[in-house]
Amino acid sequence: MTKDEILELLKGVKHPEQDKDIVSLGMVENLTIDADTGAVRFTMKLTKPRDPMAGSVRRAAEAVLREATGVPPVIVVAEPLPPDSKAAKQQTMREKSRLNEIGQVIAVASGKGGVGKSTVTANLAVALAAEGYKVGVLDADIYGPSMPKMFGVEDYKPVAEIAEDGSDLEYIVPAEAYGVKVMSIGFFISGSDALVWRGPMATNALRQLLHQTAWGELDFLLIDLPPGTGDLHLTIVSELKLSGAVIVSTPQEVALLDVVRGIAMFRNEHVNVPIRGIVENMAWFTPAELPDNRYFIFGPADEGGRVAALATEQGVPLLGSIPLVQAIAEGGDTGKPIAARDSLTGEAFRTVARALVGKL
Ligand SMILES: Nc1ncnc2c1ncn2[C@@H]1O[C@H](COP(=O)(O)OP(=O)(O)OP(=O)(O)O)[C@@H](O)[C@H]1O
Repeated sequence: MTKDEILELLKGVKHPEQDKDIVSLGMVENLTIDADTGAVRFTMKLTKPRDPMAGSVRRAAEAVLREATGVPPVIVVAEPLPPDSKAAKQQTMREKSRLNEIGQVIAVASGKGGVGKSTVTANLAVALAAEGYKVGVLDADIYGPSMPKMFGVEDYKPVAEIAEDGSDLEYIVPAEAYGVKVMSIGFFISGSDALVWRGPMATNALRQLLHQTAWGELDFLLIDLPPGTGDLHLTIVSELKLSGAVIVSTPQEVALLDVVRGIAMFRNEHVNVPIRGIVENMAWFTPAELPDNRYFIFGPADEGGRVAALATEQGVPLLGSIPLVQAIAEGGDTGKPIAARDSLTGEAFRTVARALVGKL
């Protein structure tokens, strides 16, 4: 029998817990066939330490191979690398080096929830892609991952691929929509699970998504952070090696207070991430039937408005102002970001994108 035929056979052996076959799970390594006896030999690499299923999966593989070849196979069970081993560290270094293919890693943050941080992230990404840049989005909002919905890729099931660089490492293939590569913690967890995540668990998962996604070459990777400025954020932003941050705020006074906190977090000596600018969202309301009217419902517009004043006070550029319009909310709900459309509002996001590029 050939190696391919053996692999085909092994695809019939499932890991019951993960509901996938052992070949797709990458558990079959160093497969050889003894030229004299025809005995198959391979290493069964476990996907997690002390896997309770290991014994039954190995026996199932043995049975299949013995039946097909007539000789008992040799299956060596290998535990995954302990996290602090030298080999594991080398693997981490190789993973890190792949991030060199990413030009700018920009976190999009907000002090307060609900100000439109995710909406701005999605549209900014689409606008940057429309400007000809290679863009990825990492949805790190563990409290409410919304990128799958905003990009219309909720049904996407992430798959793994082997790196082409000969390292034999596996990477997760991101979803792709509107020219943007999208990876979300939402592809892996259901909404209610996210809430119980504690700091280290969330940070580990995010680190893995950042390093093990097959981003390829990117000019920009935007990270949609969870709202707030707590300990979790401090850990995330100091772990992720950001090249800059963008802060989103509405002109409401309660939101502005939190912006000051957000700016202080990025400027913290342990974090030290440059703030590339503030985006004012929901700057004014414009009804669809009166496109020339502006109603400043969240704050007055005198002297350029509160967000502009705060930006000047903090020494941070204002990248642009986005109005509150129904089409933006609809775009988010239907998975069709408005920045992909040739509209006035789409242009507002493209202006923000150009301003951001100008600051880098
Ligand atoms: N400029 C806008 N015009 C109209 N609707 C908007 C605008 N910005 C955001 N929204 C809507 O407001 C709601 C909240 O937006 P979004 O989810 O982007 O906020 P967020 O700051 O990311 O929230 P959180 O971080 O708390 O999850 C969404 O329903 C979105 O469609």
